[in-house]
Amino acid sequence: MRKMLSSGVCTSTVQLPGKVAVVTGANTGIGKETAKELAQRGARVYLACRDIQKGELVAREIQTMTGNQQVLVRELDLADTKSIRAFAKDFLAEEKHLHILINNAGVMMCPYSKTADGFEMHMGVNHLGHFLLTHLLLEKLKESAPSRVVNVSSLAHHLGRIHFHNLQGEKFYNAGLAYCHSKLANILFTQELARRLKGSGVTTYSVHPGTVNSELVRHSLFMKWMWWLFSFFIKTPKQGAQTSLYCAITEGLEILNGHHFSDCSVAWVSAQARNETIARRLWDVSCDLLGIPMD
Ligand SMILES: NC(=O)C1=CN([C@@H]2O[C@H](COP(=O)(O)OP(=O)(O)OC[C@H]3O[C@@H](n4cnc5c(N)ncnc54)[C@H](OP(=O)(O)O)[C@@H]3O)[C@@H](O)[C@H]2O)C=CC1
Ligand SMILES: CC1=C(/C=C/C(C)=C/C=C/C(C)=C/C=O)C(C)(C)CCC1
Repeated sequence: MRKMLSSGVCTSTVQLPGKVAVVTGANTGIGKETAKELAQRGARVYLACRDIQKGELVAREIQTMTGNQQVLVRELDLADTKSIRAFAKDFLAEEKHLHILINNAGVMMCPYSKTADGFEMHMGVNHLGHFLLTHLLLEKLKESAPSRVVNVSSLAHHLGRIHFHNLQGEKFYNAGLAYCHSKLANILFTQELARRLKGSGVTTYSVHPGTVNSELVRHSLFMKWMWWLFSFFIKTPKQGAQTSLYCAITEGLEILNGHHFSDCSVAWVSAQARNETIARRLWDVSCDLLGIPMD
C-alpha cells in the first residue's frame, strides 16, 4: 500500500544557483520540504509564512541542513489581501528576479469562517489569496523568464464544483466540499493562466501531491485519526513535495504548460476542471472580487 501511495520521485539533477523562489506555507508540511530541496539546489528561497516565528525556526533549520544561507522569511497571510499586497510590494522592491513561485499554502475543512476581506476561508486562502499573489508577482515572473508557477491542488478537486451563486458559502456550506471547490479553483486558475501566458516564457502547472502526513488535517478529528492510523502508509512531506519540485525544475516541461500532475506524471482532471468557460468566468469573478482590472 505504501508503494502504491508513495510513488513519484523528482529525479532532475538541475541545480539552481542564481535562481529565486517563493514558497507559500513553507513553515511546515509539503511547503517546508519543497523549500528545503530548492535551497539544497542553491536557490535563494523566500519562505512566505503567516507566522514569522515558525518561519524563522524553519529557515534556520534549512540553512543548517543545506549550508545555504539564502533562505529568507517574509510575512504573508493569504487570508488578508492587505498582507498579500504588502508582501508583494516588499518583495518587488527587494528582488530583481522571481523564477519559481510555488502556491502551496492551504487550509482544509475549517469551520465556516471568513477572511479579512469577507471571502469564505477555503476559497479565500486557497484560491483568491494565491490568485492575487500571482497577479502581483506576474511582471517579475515575466521579466525573469523562463519562470514557473506551481499551484498545489488536490485529487479532491474531483468532488469540487464552482457555484458562482454561492462562492462565499453563504447559502449553504460543507467544510469538506468547500475544500474540494477551492482545489478545483486551483486547477481552473492554472489552465486559464497557462492560456493567458502563452509565449511569455512563464509556464504554470497544477499538482496533486498525494495523500501526505501533514498538519492539513488539523481541523478534522476524524481525518486526524485516519492520518494517524495510516501514517505508516501515506506519504511523508518529503515524498509529497516531489511533484511540486518536478513541475518547478524539470527541464523541457514547457510543452505541458497548464497540465495537472500527480506522482511526477501528467494526471487526469475532472470534466469541470477542463471547462474553459468556467475557467474564464472564475478568472473574471476573481478579478472583480479582488479589485483587479479585467483584460
Ligand atoms: N496533505 C495532503 O494529503 C494533501 C495536501 N494537499 C495540498 O498541499 C498543500 C500543502 O498542504 P500540507 O503541507 O499538507 O498542509 P499543512 O497544514 O502541513 O501546511 C499548510 C501550510 O499553509 C499555511 N497556511 C494556512 N493558511 C494560511 C494563510 N492564511 N496564509 C499563509 N499561509 C497559510 C500553513 O501555515 P500555518 O502553519 O501557520 O498554519 C502551513 O504552512 C495544500 O495546498 C493542500 O491543500 C493536497 C492534497 C493532499
Ligand atoms: C481511503 C483510505 C485512505 C485514503 C485517503 C485519501 C485518498 C485521502 C485523500 C485526501 C486528500 C486528497 C486530501 C487533500 O487534498 C487512507 C488514509 C490512505 C487509508 C486507507 C483508507
